[in-house]
Amino acid sequence: MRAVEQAAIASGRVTGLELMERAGRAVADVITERRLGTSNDTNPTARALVICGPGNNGGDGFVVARLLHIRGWQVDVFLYGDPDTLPPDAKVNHDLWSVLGPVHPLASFPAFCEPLAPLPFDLLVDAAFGIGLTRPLPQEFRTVFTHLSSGELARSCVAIDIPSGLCADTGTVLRPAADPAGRWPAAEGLACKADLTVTFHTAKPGHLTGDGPRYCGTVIVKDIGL
Ligand SMILES: NC(=O)C1=CN([C@@H]2O[C@H](COP(=O)(O)OP(=O)(O)OC[C@H]3O[C@@H](n4cnc5c(N)ncnc54)[C@H](OP(=O)(O)O)[C@@H]3O)[C@@H](O)[C@H]2O)[C@@H](O)CC1
Ligand SMILES: [K+]
Repeated sequence: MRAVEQAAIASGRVTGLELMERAGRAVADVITERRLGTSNDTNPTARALVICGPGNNGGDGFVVARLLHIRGWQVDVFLYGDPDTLPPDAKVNHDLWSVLGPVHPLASFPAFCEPLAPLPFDLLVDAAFGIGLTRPLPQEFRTVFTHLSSGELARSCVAIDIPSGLCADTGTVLRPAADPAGRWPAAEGLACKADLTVTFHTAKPGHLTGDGPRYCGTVIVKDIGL
């Protein structure tokens, strides 16, 4: 995917920023077309929680947040990482979102959740990590993804590109390693359990193998003109 994206950008046919906009729009369109999270017509102000990470997957998340807001959703955005070190295209979309609403640090999520009623969100958008995940999810994600798994957080969940926590190459939920001397076992892995995953250009091995099928839900492949 990186080679295909780089070739498209290097050819001058499209910019990385345009690809990010197409990716985010593809996800927002699936949400709208499938009426994700909005189970009936009496819920005109659906509420979405968008969890963004420190790379371009997070950038896609800021695009989705902006488009859902424009389409009438109430949107809360949390970021894992420092806004000032986002890659350039993700930073542009962070800044565009910031005109519309706040970006909360993910570390403040448990406190933010505390006064909320059960099932506070209609939809969770997982934009934490995509194909760039290189190690197990940080502990900051534990509250959000365990509340999601227990059904207390959101009616529905859509993952952008791949559920965060899954290795896109193998479909394995990345787990902290066991102690080589056998003093402690590998900790349980943490990943986002999605109802639907929107990926781009082609399915990745991780959607189809290992833990992938249990975490991805329905996989939708969207053409972004690569
Ligand atoms: N390129 C394009 O044109 C397009 C790309 N698109 C989108 O971009 C996604 C790929 O983006 P990406 O390459 O930036 O990777 P992404 O998954 O966002 O994360 C990388 C960041 O996470 C960090 N990190 C990793 N693991 C970590 C951990 N456990 N805990 C903490 N940090 C961790 C890692 O840091 P590092 O490993 O360097 O320390 C780095 O900062 C792709 O899936 C698709 O959604 C679309 O917009 C279409 C156009
Ligand atoms: K994701």
